[in-house]
Amino acid sequence: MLKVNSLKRTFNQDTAGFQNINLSVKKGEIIGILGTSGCGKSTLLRVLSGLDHNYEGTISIENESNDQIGMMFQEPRLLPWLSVRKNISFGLEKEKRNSNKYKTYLDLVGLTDFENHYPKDLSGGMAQRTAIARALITEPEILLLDEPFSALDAFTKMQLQDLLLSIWQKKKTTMILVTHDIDEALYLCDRIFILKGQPGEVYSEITVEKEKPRTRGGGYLSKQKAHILHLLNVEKKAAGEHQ
Ligand SMILES: Nc1ncnc2c1ncn2[C@@H]1O[C@H](COP(=O)(O)OP(=O)(O)OP(=O)(O)O)[C@@H](O)[C@H]1O
Repeated sequence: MLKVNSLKRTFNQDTAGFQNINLSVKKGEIIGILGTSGCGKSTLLRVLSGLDHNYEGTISIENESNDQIGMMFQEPRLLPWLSVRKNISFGLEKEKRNSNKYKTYLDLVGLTDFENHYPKDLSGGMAQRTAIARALITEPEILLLDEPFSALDAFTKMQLQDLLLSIWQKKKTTMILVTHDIDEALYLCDRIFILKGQPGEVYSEITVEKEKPRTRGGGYLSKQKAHILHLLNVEKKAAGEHQ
């Protein structure tokens, strides 16, 4: 459903960004993009979302149209002067904003009792729930998520990962999730692409065979985590520091 060939986006005479990216994403898959800081993950999502057109290579999306893509960021980016209900409806085209469609999505993210609250009265988790509903109300084919839970505390983060999973189970939305968090990638994703370098390139692709929902910290995920840490050279660096 999404195919990316030889994708490249660099800045200032070939510094940073990413290059040589080839991806093929199937309908309903959750794909993880994992990598160290500065390897071009956010830049890749910006290009895939259509926010940045200055790239080389090709991107082809089935039913090609940018309203088929939803995007969610690390911070909820809500409009402070609009209620939860209006922030969610804001995802829709102007003429559709007065419909009752928001109710389905309010319910989906568990905020039915908060529709008239304003962003200043929401916890971080509730604000991100609102952002999830706003991103999904257009029923995008692909949801792009740029570290959506990284600013949340550990418990809220796990709750929202479970919420995302339950939404995926109901809607089977294709998702591409950029994250620093190996546990998050292993808990949610079907395949994980590890990016390395500056400009970033795909260093490795990991298929997570376990059916979802998965057991956090279970034997299979722990083994995969050790493997990913090894690929990212994290163990070596940590050991080196103690020498
Ligand atoms: N508009 C821009 N102009 C110049 N350089 C940029 C621009 N956007 C990003 N970069 C550079 O591209 C590199 C990749 O940035 P990007 O934010 O995509 O990385 P990232 O992997 O998402 O990092 P992090 O995990 O820290 O968010 C960085 O070195 C950054 O400075």
